[in-house]
Amino acid sequence: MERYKIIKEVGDGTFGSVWRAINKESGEVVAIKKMKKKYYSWEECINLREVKSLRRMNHPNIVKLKEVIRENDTLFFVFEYMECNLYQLMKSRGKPFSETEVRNWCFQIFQALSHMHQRGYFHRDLKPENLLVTKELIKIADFGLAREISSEPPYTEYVSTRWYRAPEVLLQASVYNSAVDMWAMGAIIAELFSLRPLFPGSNEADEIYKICSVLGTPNQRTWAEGLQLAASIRFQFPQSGSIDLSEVIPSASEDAISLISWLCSWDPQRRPTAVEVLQHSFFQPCFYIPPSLRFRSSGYAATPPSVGAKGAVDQKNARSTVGLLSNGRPAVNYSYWSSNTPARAAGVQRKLDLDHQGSMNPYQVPEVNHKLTKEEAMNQPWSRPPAAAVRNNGNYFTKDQSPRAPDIAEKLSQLAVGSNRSSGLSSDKFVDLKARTHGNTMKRTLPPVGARAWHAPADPFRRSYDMPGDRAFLPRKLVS
Ligand SMILES: Nc1ncnc2c1ncn2[C@@H]1O[C@H](COP(=O)(O)OP(=O)(O)OP(=O)(O)O)[C@@H](O)[C@H]1O
Repeated sequence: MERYKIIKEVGDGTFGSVWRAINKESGEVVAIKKMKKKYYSWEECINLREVKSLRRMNHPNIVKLKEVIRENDTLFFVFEYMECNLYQLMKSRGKPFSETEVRNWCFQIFQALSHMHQRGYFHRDLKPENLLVTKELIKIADFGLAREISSEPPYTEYVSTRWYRAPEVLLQASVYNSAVDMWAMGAIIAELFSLRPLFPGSNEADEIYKICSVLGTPNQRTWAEGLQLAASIRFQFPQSGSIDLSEVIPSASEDAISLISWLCSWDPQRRPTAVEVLQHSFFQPCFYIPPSLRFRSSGYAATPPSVGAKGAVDQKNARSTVGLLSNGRPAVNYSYWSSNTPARAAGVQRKLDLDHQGSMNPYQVPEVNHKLTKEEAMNQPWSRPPAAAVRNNGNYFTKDQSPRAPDIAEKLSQLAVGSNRSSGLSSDKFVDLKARTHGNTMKRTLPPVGARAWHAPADPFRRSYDMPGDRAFLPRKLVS
C-alpha cells in the first residue's frame, strides 16, 4: 500500500470504506476500498464475490478493479476512480435531469447489465449509490452481492437495498434471477425523473404496500406465482388499485413511462431483459449494436453514450468502433507478485493485478485533475455526513447505533402497515448490517407455522399514492 498516497475518504459502505488515493509511481488517481472484515488467507480473498465477478467482467460501464492487495490481514481493492455517485448527483440537483441526461445514463447502464447478465451474473444491489459518474460516463460499482445466475439456489442471504428490491425478493423467493436488476432499474429511472424514490418503504411490509399503491395489488393475471409466494409465507397483499405512473412521474415522456412500467412489472418473467430494454423506443435516439451483430476482434464492447442530438455523430463513432467490439472473453492476465519483490518485504502478502482492463477501453476516463480548492472541495457531493450515517428527521445515525433487524419473514408476517405506516419505522429503519459479511451470510428462516398474517390497512381500498417527500429527508440506509 505504500505505493499509494491516500488523499481522503469518499465513501463508507457496509463492507468497506472507500478512499481517494494517488498511485505514487504513475500519478493515477484511484479509489481504494478498505474492507472492514479481516482476511486471514489469500484464498478467502480471491473467492469473494466482488473479486470473482469483477475479474470476469470487462466493460466500459463497469467500474474497473485494478488490483487486490492483502496487507497485514486487511484487504484493499484498488478501483479506477469516479467523481461521484448518482445519489450524490441527485441530492445536489436543484431541478430534474433532462430526459436526454437520463436516457444517456440508462443506455450505458443497460449495456453494462446486458454484458453482465449474458456472462451469467446479476448484480442484486443496484441503487443510485452504486452507479458512479464521471462527467457523462456512468459505471456500475459494488459487486459485493453479485451472484452467478448458474449458482445453486436457494438464495437465502439478505439482498439489496429495500427501495430498489424486487417483489419476489421481498416475498422471499428462494429462486430469482437477473430480473431483480431490471426492477431496480425501473425504480432508479423513475427516481432520476422525479428526484424522489418511487417506492420508499420504511420497512419490508411498507415496501410492498408502497408498490401496491402504485401498481395495484397483484392478481392471478398479473402475477400468479406472487400470490403463491405470499401464501407460502402467510402474507396478504394490501388491496389497492393501480395509479397512472405519469401522475407520479409527471416530467417523464410516454416512452419513459412505458419503459418504467415494463421494468416494474410484478411478474419477473414479464420484465424485459437488458437487451430488450436497449431496443425500447425510449432509447430510439441511441445507437445500439446487438451482441449477435457485433464484429469479433480482440477488443471489447464500445458503448458510446449516444443520445439526442449527439445520436447521429455517435452512431458514426459507434460504427467506427466496431473493430473494438467484444470477442466475449476478457484477456485476463492475473499476475501474482513473486514472493521476493520489495513489496512483499514491506508487508504486502500478495497482489492480484487486474490492470488488464484498461487499454482497450475507448471510453477510458481521461485523467482528471482532482486537485480541488478548499471551496470546491466543500461543494463536492461527498462533503456531507458519511454514507454510513443515515438521516431521520434531521438526525444522523451511524449503523453502529442502529437497531438490529428482526428476522425478515417474521417482520413481514407481523408488521401491520397502513394509514399509520410510520409506526412501522421503528423496528428496522436502521439495520446493522455488520453481521452480513461475504463469507458469513445471514440465513433467512420462514415464519413459524401459525405466525400472524399481515393485516390490511384500515382502508384496504385506499387508492391514493402518497407522494414521497423530499428525498433528502428520507433515510437512505435501507437494507433490512
Ligand atoms: N471507484 C470509485 N470511485 C469513487 N468513489 C467510489 C468508488 N467506489 C465506491 N465509491 C464510493 O464509496 C461508496 C461505497 O462503496 P461501495 O458501495 O463499493 O461499498 P460497500 O461497502 O459495498 O457499500 P454498500 O453499503 O452499498 O454495500 C459508493 O457509494 C461511492 O460513493
